[in-house]
Amino acid sequence: MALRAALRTKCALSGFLSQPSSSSRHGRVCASTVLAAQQRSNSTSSKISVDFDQSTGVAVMHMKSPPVNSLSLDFLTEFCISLEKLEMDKSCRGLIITSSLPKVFSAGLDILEMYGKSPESCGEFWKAVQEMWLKLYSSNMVTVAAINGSSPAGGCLMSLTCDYRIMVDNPRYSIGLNETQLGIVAPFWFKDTMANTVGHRITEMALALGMLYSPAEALKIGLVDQIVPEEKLMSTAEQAMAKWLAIPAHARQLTKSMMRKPTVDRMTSKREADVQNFVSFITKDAIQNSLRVYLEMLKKRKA
Ligand SMILES: CCCCCCCC/C=C\C/C=C/C(=O)SCCNC(=O)CCNC(=O)[C@H](O)C(C)(C)COP(=O)(O)OP(=O)(O)OC[C@H]1O[C@@H](n2cnc3c(N)ncnc32)[C@H](O)[C@@H]1OP(=O)(O)O
Repeated sequence: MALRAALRTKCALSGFLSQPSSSSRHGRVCASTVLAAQQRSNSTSSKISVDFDQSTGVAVMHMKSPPVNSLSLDFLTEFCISLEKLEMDKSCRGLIITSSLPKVFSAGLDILEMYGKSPESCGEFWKAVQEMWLKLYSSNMVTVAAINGSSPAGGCLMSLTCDYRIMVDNPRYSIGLNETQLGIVAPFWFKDTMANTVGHRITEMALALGMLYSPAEALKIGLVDQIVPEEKLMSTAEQAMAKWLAIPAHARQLTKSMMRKPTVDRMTSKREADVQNFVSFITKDAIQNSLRVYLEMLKKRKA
């Protein structure tokens, strides 16, 4: 509810996909300049910026929340607002999600939202995570993840909700659902999303061992669809997008729904119980202790 209220308030306050301002009142301008301006629009919030090209119907969402694009409540709220607005704009048919930060696509859920927080805060946070997943996994747009850095846990989940994943081929980057390494358990809908992509057995091993894969390994098991050099990432994403957009929209959307609806329905039917499970699990002393140890390990690794 809090997320919905925040969405309503923010939507009312901010003008998204702001209308391109015509510079014609300032004198004569080149027609192509005006056309280009009319075809592109930009929206920026503190953690997300969106470039929308009306001539292609494709928006690029840049995650820009240093240091690691962790999915905090604020981040998720902004993300969902951006997504909802694009979804409502009938001229927007495709979305590419990428990171503006070097080396990191997204570090996954913000651990600080789960550590030392009240049950109420944890519950609100979890609802926002559910909302992000639901919106992305059931989006009518073609969604492409352009993964230009590491993408553990919730970052991997975000990528998995997209229709197509392209990752930069840099062995320093990794991707996977590594929750067990933090002493926590990937919820059933994280697991379902991965199993729908790479199959049951690979998911079983990957989740149990908290596996993080290099781009080449991720390609091998089908966790990503393509790996490319960094400089080719966006052009490859645009090419993939064009291929998906060439399919008649209704046929593609119905197919996506047919493939994903059982997973979406399973989650939505258990949504409340899932929040309760998360809150009671994450606030346990033993789990809090595991998160503390993991946070300390992250800090030590840095030192
Ligand atoms: C019985 C069933 C019940 C079901 C209950 C369900 C429970 C399930 C609950 C939750 C699911 C959880 C999903 C998640 O997504 S958990 C998050 C997992 N993420 C990670 O493990 C990634 C950790 N981070 C890294 O590995 C690295 O930071 C990196 C590879 C992403 C980037 O490396 P680098 O560029 O070297 O940056 P630093 O490591 O130096 O980090 C900079 C800074 O950022 C902090 N930080 C990193 N990741 C996170 C994060 N996820 N949340 C919060 N903060 C993060 C890091 O600590 C540094 O902080 P600083 O020292 O203060 O600068």
